[in-house]
Amino acid sequence: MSDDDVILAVDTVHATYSHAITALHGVSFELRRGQILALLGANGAGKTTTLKAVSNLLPAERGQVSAGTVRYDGGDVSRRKPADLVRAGLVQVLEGRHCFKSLTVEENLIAGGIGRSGRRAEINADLERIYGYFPRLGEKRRTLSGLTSGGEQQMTAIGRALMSRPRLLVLDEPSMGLSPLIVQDIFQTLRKLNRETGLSILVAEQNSAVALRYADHATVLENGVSVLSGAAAELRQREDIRAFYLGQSTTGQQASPAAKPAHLHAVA
Ligand SMILES: Nc1ncnc2c1ncn2[C@@H]1O[C@H](COP(=O)(O)OP(=O)(O)OP(=O)(O)O)[C@@H](O)[C@H]1O
Repeated sequence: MSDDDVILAVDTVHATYSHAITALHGVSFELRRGQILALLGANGAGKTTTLKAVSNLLPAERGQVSAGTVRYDGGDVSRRKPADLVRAGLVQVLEGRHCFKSLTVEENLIAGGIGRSGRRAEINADLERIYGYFPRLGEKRRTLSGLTSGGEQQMTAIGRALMSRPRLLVLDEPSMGLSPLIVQDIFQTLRKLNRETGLSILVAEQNSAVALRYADHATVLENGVSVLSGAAAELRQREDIRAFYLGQSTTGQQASPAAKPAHLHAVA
């Protein structure tokens, strides 16, 4: 794969909080332009920390990348402020669908466009484009976000990120606390955006079943280390891998297998 094909390269990243707690000790993966990569793993495996390393948001939480590199579009992200990364097209939707609850859905979306240059007509065109992808937001555009459902708030948070016209969209557990139908709706829309606009997407998910259905590739984290990377379609079919790393059997039940399966691709 040539470097030009890779929009994001995470290489042997180690990260700590308060110089004391090691959250990551060897996370590596590459995301190719125009693809969706799912970052999978159990609670506390290091997914959120990895995403914050990608967007250079760790220093804001007394965290730091202590070794390894993250390169976005070939450049080291640790040298750029998070706001510069947003302007360069790397936009993150944080865990927990942060919306301004006392603003309307549309005002929340417009807030996402602040800071970028753009005339009102251009902003209106972007709003319409987002309502095209998320019709429910169009219907609720005048409703206060605090009065919309969890799914609509997640859509608003994604829509707000889209107002910055990202080239790489980073999402932290978009499925959290939402019903299966809404989760499917959101992932279908992400897939559509990816296919129609070439948007690259990095999505951290505990819900590996849905993430593997919509992603091109997946990387599995275990205790702060990337232990496995492979094509999502391949991972989906490997019941041993799903059971061992993701706690799932093909029936979706929790499973506790005895033996560690052979790796698809060893990483790091
Ligand atoms: N701000 C912080 N300060 C100190 N330790 C932290 C902080 N944030 C996370 N950690 C620790 O880093 C490790 C990785 O956590 P992280 O949130 O990245 O995992 P995760 O896979 O995203 O889990 P979850 O699905 O629960 O969000 C955990 O041991 C966690 O306790």
